[in-house]
Amino acid sequence: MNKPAATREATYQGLPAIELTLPNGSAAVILHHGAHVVSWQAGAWGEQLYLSPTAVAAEGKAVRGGIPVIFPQFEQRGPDYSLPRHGLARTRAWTLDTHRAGPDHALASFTLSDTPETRALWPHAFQLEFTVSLGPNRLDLELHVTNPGDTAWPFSAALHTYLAASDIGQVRLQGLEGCRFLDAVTQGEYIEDHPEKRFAGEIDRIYELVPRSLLLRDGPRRLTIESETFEDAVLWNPGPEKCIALSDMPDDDWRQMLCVEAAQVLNPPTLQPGDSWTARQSLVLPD
Ligand SMILES: O=P(O)(O)OC[C@H]1O[C@@H](O)[C@H](O)[C@@H](O)[C@@H]1O
Repeated sequence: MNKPAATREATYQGLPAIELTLPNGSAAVILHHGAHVVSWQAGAWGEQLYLSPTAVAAEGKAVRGGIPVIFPQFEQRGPDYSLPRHGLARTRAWTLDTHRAGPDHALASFTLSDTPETRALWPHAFQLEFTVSLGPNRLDLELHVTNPGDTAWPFSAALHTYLAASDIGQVRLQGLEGCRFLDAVTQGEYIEDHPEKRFAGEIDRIYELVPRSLLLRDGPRRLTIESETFEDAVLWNPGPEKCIALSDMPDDDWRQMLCVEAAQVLNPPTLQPGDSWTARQSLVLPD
């Protein structure tokens, strides 16, 4: 008989983590550090996320791979330009709030609030809740942002999902045709004209107002990438030259990954005192 769905406290590189497991063999591992998903094994489909074998998980550092949570600045695009690149959530220890399993799902929820240290970087009161829910062939990620303070603040956010690729040359991505995008490599602005995108090297683009569902094909694998509230999608691969320059990624591993990030970057929302904002990304494989 298969083991029932379960949650189990574990460690990863000496840091606290939680493991979610399901009867069909699906599993996910989430670090308290960054509330960072470092692995998603989807039943018979196997590992779906890229995690660099040379990634370093430590307080104050960002893990290369998995699913970094980006808040309240994306890259160095503001709205507060003084913040560290990609903000302050991915490099901090979050609090494991809840974890539980049902017959065929398991979830864990983490929280992060402002501290004197975060207020020295960004002078605002905030509460983040990040919930990871594992289903037999899906992973649902929800980011809930609250402003508990008495002044409004603008923010950006993203789930910087590193998807594993059998080989980047085999990957196709459908759903972006007709969307405007900003290309950080050429600094240009364009409209996507490919119904099915292919990848050959470096890409760093923010697509605006994307459809709620994209489809990634990689050989027989069909991964649906759904999003809610997040208006943008970021595609990122460092390509061969920039990958060599990354100290926490093997030189050739750009071939093994593609970031398809659910993001709110081009139109940063402003959160009024007492208000909340909730956004989701779901990764879904066929049964
Ligand atoms: O090296 P980092 O800080 O994790 O960032 C990785 C990449 O993240 C992407 O989201 C950005 O669009 C890229 O410009 C950036 O290089």
